[in-house]
Amino acid sequence: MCQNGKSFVEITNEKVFDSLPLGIIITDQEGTIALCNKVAEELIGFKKELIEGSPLQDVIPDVTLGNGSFTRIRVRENKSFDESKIISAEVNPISDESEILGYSVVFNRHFLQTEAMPRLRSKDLDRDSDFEIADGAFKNIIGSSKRLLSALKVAAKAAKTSSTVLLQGESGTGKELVAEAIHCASKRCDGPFIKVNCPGIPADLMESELFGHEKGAFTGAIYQKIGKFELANGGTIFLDEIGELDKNLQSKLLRVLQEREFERVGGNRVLKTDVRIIAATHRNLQEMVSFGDFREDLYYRLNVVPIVLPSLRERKEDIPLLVEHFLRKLCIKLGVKSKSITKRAVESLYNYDWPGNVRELENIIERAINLAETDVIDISDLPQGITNRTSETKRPLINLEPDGELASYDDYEKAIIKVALNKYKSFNAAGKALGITHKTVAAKARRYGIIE
Ligand SMILES: Nc1ncnc2c1ncn2[C@@H]1O[C@H](COP(=O)(O)OP(=O)(O)OP(=O)(O)O)[C@@H](O)[C@H]1O
Repeated sequence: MCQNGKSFVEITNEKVFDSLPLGIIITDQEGTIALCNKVAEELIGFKKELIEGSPLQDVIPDVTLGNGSFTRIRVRENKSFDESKIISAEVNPISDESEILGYSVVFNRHFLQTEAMPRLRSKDLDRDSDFEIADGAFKNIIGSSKRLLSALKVAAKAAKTSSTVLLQGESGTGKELVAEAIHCASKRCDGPFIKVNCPGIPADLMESELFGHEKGAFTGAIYQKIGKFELANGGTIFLDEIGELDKNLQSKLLRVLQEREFERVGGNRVLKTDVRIIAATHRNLQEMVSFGDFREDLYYRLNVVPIVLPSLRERKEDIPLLVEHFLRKLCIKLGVKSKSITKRAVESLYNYDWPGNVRELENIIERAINLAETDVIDISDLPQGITNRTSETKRPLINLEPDGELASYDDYEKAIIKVALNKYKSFNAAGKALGITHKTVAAKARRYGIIE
């Protein structure tokens, strides 16, 4: 017996779990979180009341439930990802003789890796008095082109408010990166940043994913589930590819935007949420509205601060900076000696069109680091599609032969708008020739960077 009359066993049950210097999460067989101790709470940044009952994958997205499997978790330090830390979590089954009863996830405070992000060069920046993009959260967004900087300026201003932001841009242009930066530069930085990948979740599960469900709400709802809007309370929710959200859910989302309240599926309690919403899309939502595929009222609610991220082909001058950045970052990540790149290899990267934008460039640099047999990356380490392009004679974009290679729809549209504007010199005349309004011509010309 201890002095206060409690047995040692009672103290163990109540306190030891929380006082261990390790982060521990215990799940059931399905991976639903049953217990979470204090260190785990601190490291992952969620209160245990919020995550107990949620699938482990909602909290640690890349986790695999396995025997001794390791997962890397990114832990945000201070107010930016400038010094984001990676820790490792080990997942092990908890079993009695014959069956798995659940899983333990154990992680410690020892950081495996610090990912220091190189600074945007301040000499490249054109600064406004209240605009300090080189500081804090935006530091890991690389580029000094006018187009990128003007988009980041709006993002930095938006970070000072709680307004809803709509990020538009092709896939791989950095929409998620900018969303994270806005969150990290905002007052909500200490709160959670929750991402929802709209097309990645089947339509019939989406409502419970967003708003949660009560136990027994539908067949298979054996636990209460906390939805992403509840998890994001006090922080930011990032709705990626919002254009893919089905019409029924568009109405429910509109209610959250207007009233900041919702109900769990199968529940009748109205829950309030305090979240900043950042939505992103590679689609033209305005056009979707005109076709009746996206609710107009929701579009206006989302489009409070619109930010268009330029494609990489519209800011090719950033390619050398990005190449340098990825070489440094990826050599560290892959644990190889630092490598450089020849001028002609950079030139061929410059001449390529980058349909996959920065993501494609990052992948190509990673591939080249893996393939290069020396410390210097050259043209031979780049994919043929990129190096061929350099010497290729200009071929017509529209090749409607059955075996002809097709370009993306956006490429065709851009080419058509460009030809029409060159020929007719006015939005009105170009619009008449193409059978669209002068406003559409102007919007598309701006979107494709044909005009400022
Ligand atoms: N300006 C940038 N500086 C450094 N890295 C960048 C930049 N833009 C994008 N990246 C990197 O490119 C990859 C793709 O970026 P991200 O996922 O943010 O793009 P996205 O527009 O959200 O793409 P998708 O629409 O396909 O989800 C990420 O690894 C990101 O870190």
